[in-house]
Order: sequence, then structure tokens, then C-alpha cells
Amino acid sequence: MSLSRITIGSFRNISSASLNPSDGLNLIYGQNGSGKTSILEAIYFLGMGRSFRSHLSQRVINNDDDKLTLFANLIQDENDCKIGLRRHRNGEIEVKINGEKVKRLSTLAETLPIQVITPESFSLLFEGPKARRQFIDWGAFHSDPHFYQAWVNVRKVLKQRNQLLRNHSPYSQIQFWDKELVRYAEQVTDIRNRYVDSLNELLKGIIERFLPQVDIKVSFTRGWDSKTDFSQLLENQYSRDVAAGNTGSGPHKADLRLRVGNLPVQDALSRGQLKLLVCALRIAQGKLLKQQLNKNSIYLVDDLPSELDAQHRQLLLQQLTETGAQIFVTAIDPLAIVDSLSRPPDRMFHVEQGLVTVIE
Ligand SMILES: Nc1ncnc2c1ncn2[C@@H]1O[C@H](COP(=O)(O)OP(=O)(O)OP(=O)(O)O)[C@@H](O)[C@H]1O
Repeated sequence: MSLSRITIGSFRNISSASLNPSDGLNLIYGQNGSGKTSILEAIYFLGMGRSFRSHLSQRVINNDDDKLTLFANLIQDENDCKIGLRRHRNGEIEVKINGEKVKRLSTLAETLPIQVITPESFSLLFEGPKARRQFIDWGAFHSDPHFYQAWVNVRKVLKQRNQLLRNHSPYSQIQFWDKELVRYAEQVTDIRNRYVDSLNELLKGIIERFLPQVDIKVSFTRGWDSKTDFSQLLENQYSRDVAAGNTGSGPHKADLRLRVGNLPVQDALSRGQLKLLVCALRIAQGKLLKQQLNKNSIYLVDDLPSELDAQHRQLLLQQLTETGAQIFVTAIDPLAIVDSLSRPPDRMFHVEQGLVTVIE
């Protein structure tokens, strides 16, 4: 699966650009502030309906316009799929796949699986569990068609339950929602658990190449003590939950635990090593998707040289190209990438003040 054409209109400093990328490695280079990350961000926006840089989607719309427009031609199994997205400053969003209006943004994500690696990526290991839950759920969503609905149901039930807790409703009123929560939590947890197990098998080999001699253990925590009956736990914690006004335990607290011996990875590894670990996690996800659904992810790698030495840059690019996926890599100095490759990039683009040109 690859994008054969990308058209960007009024996105950040890019007024208008059209790229015909290669289905292999695409190198995008240019000075600071030229618009390299904006191109990756536009591709991500097309796949997710949001940015990976800002929670405020209107920020990505060019300051001189009131809407952004993105279009791409996706080639999958030799079939063409046309994806179009328009986002207005008032929040309105229109998405079309092959000319048909799409109601749910999850349809976009299903169509265009994207993996992002940025200089900020290693915050996945530092920030709270939310980012790691999103990481697990990306895979759970793609690997099991039942995940999305089960997860939507968990969120709906939790919202109801928390509202009742805040109203100091008696437990007899909450009990009905607890039964629902237990049912959906089990579905979500089973899928997440299975996904992390499959991921772990692939991850071991990749980590061994990136970080030999470091014994990293990756495990899934469900959000409550697995030896405790969840229904009983919810009942036991009712008073605590009423006092807090929210549900203290459950699948909304799930996490991915990464350790070296007894230490959390962030206390045991250097920044560069942490970055490599995040790259290994993202590559493993892409490889697993390929294995399970025969679908390639698209890799967006922003500012690849930062914090990686030449040897690890080379190793990362090798691992990425070996996946057979379409890759977009940005750098200020193209030589930092070209020198790390055994053959030239398949296509190169230069960006200057939002203007994109292909290097022939
Ligand atoms: N909504 C917007 N409208 C117009 N320009 C914007 C908007 N948002 C950001 N910009 C500008 O777009 C430019 C492109 O930024 P971008 O982060 O893509 O550059 P970059 O080439 O990745 O830079 P760096 O190498 O420093 O990471 C910046 O100069 C920024 O000020």
C-alpha cells in the first residue's frame, strides 16, 4: 500500500503543493521552518483527521485561508483509492473515499494506517499511560474488527457511570452500568492482551538488533489487578469512586509496561536508546499489521538524524526499508540520510518557504 499522489492545499505554510512520491523511501529536505514537517503532518491528517503536533486542528489551516484541502491517491493491491478531506476553520470536516462521503474518521484510519516517528516520539515512554494506551489501541483497532465498537461501548458506559458517581447515586443504580462495563472491559482487554502478546514476539528480534545486550521486557497491564474480579472491585471501590467523582480502575487505565530488569526503561536507557526503543515499537507494529492483514503502514519519520549516531541512523533506515513500506523521511541536510543508505533514496523533494520541488 502506498500513496502515489498527494495534493496539499492551505496547510500550515504550504499554500499549494502536489507530490508524486515513490512507493519506497522518500526524502524531504529543506531549511528550518521550510515546511518539511508540515508535509508529514498533512499526510497524517489525511489518515487520522487530526494533527500529530497540535490538538487544535484549526492551527494547521493556512493563516490566509478558512479551510484546508487534502487529497491522495492510494494504491492498494493494484487498486486505486481516492481519499479527500476538507477541514473548515469552524470545525466542519468533510471526508470522501472514492467520491463517497465518510461519516466516521475511524474509516480513514482503517484505510490509511500510519506510523509516526518524530523527535518527540520518545515521550511515549515518559508521559502518562494515555499515549501508551493509544499505541496499544492503534494495533488492537487494526488487528481486530470488534475492538472499535467494544472500546466505544466502554467509553459510553464509563461516561454514564461517572455521571451517576458525581450525582452521588446509590450503588443499586450504578450496578446496571457495572455489568455492562465488565462485559465490554473484558472484550477490550482480551483484544489488547492478544495484541501485545503478538507484538512482543516480533519486538524481541527488532530490539535485539537496535539494542543488543539490553534485556527489555514489555508487558500489558489491564487497568486493574488481574487477580481481582472486576465486578467485585467496582463494588468495593464504590465509596472511593463517589468521593473522586470518577471510576478509579478499569480498561481506561490500561498501560504498556517497559522495563530493563526492575527499572522502568526511562531510568535505565539514554535518550538515544529510548528513541531507538520507540522506533522498534513502531516498526514492530507495522510488521505485525503486514503479517496479520497483509497491509503495509506508511511511515512518517521527522528529523531522523536528531540524536541518533551514524551507525544507528543506518540501522534504523535499514529496518524501515526492509519492511517494504512507503517511507517519508525529513532532514535539514540530505547528506545525513543519503550517507546512511546503501543506495540513493527512491525520490527526493526539496522544500523552501512552503514550495515543494522534486529533485530529478
Ligand atoms: N497556520 C499556519 N499558516 C501559515 N504558516 C504556518 C502555520 N502554522 C505554522 N506555519 C509556519 O510554517 C512553517 C513550516 O513549519 P514546519 O514545522 O513544517 O517546518 P520544518 O521544515 O519542519 O522545520 P524544522 O526543520 O525547524 O522542524 C513555519 O515557519 C511556521 O511558522
